[in-house]
Amino acid sequence: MADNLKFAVIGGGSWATAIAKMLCVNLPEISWYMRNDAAIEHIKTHKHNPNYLSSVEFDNKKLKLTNDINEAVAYADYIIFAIPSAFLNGELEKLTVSLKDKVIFSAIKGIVPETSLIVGEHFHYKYDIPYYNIGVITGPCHAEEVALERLSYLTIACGDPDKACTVAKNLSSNYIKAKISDDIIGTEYAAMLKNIYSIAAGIAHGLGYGDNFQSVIMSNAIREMKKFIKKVHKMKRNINDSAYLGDLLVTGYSVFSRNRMFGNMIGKGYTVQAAQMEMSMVAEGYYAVKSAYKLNQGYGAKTPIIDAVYAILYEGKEAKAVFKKLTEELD
Ligand SMILES: NC(=O)c1ccc[n+]([C@@H]2O[C@H](COP(=O)([O-])OP(=O)(O)OC[C@H]3O[C@@H](n4cnc5c(N)ncnc54)[C@H](O)[C@@H]3O)[C@@H](O)[C@H]2O)c1
Repeated sequence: MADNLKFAVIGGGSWATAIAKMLCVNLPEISWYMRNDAAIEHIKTHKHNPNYLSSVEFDNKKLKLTNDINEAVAYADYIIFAIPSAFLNGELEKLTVSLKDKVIFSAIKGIVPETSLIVGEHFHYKYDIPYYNIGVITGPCHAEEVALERLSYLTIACGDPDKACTVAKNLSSNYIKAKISDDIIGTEYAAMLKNIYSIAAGIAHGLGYGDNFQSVIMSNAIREMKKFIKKVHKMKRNINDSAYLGDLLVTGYSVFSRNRMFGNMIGKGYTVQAAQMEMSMVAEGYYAVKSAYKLNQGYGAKTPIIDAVYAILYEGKEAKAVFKKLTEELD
């Protein structure tokens, strides 16, 4: 494993801030790109991101902050993307520096709306990055708990195990345990699908279903996820591992999950537009369900929860009636 590898973090939100914090434990310097000039100036002066995880204090000597994505990409050997999937394509269109020979890790959970691809596939097909230079960082892990240094587990997947180990080593600390996986496709699909199941959990809550039914949704969701991922990429995997089941549970049960919050509003009768306006951003599962539903037309896996969420969000079906039918299909 080569020493002195350089890392860049792309994004100025909560997860990017958490990743920058984790890397700074192990590295003498990182490049950190964010769009917001005021946030950059604030971090330089006050050592804290003013907008996200503002309790985290940075050692400024370690940060090469920039509002130019090209500067960050040119600097780094390893680039970690941590912006919401809805904005990834727009950010990548600013690139004039080549991604060739760069190792790209996605910490993003979702579908790129413009291409309907998961992030690894987007880099592979649109930017011609070979899979041995693409990796995924997945949870179960909330940025807020990283800020508090509460023990958290990460799974780092890459086609090249040495690169997975490099990233795992540089993210690890006394509060972060990072294990590696070779299931680069499955872990990314799991991260995308769990957002849909989290919307389903939210809709159920908004409709007035309780914890008993929530546990039925979650146990059906993990079986549905297993069937779906098996169709997309068949390999030996334990769906009960933290990267799949753990990530599903932390999102499905968390009151902080944006996808669950979005579902909750839909269950309470908000329109999609009204829920989006109230949250002032789009929950990633909203895009994910459209792609997952369409993909599954070809795969034919039995996915009643995905079908129900799709029917409500994209076919204008009434949530109450769709969930009544769903309750007959779950066990
Ligand atoms: N927050 C977490 O705990 C967590 C954990 C694991 C994975 N993730 C994933 O990380 C990704 C980022 O999530 P987050 O929680 O950091 O989001 P966030 O809401 O905290 O941050 C939003 C980020 O998007 C940027 N942004 C907003 N509008 C933009 C635009 N038009 N163009 C470009 N950038 C724009 C903001 O500057 C900011 O950097 C998501 O895919 C999420 O699923 C988050």
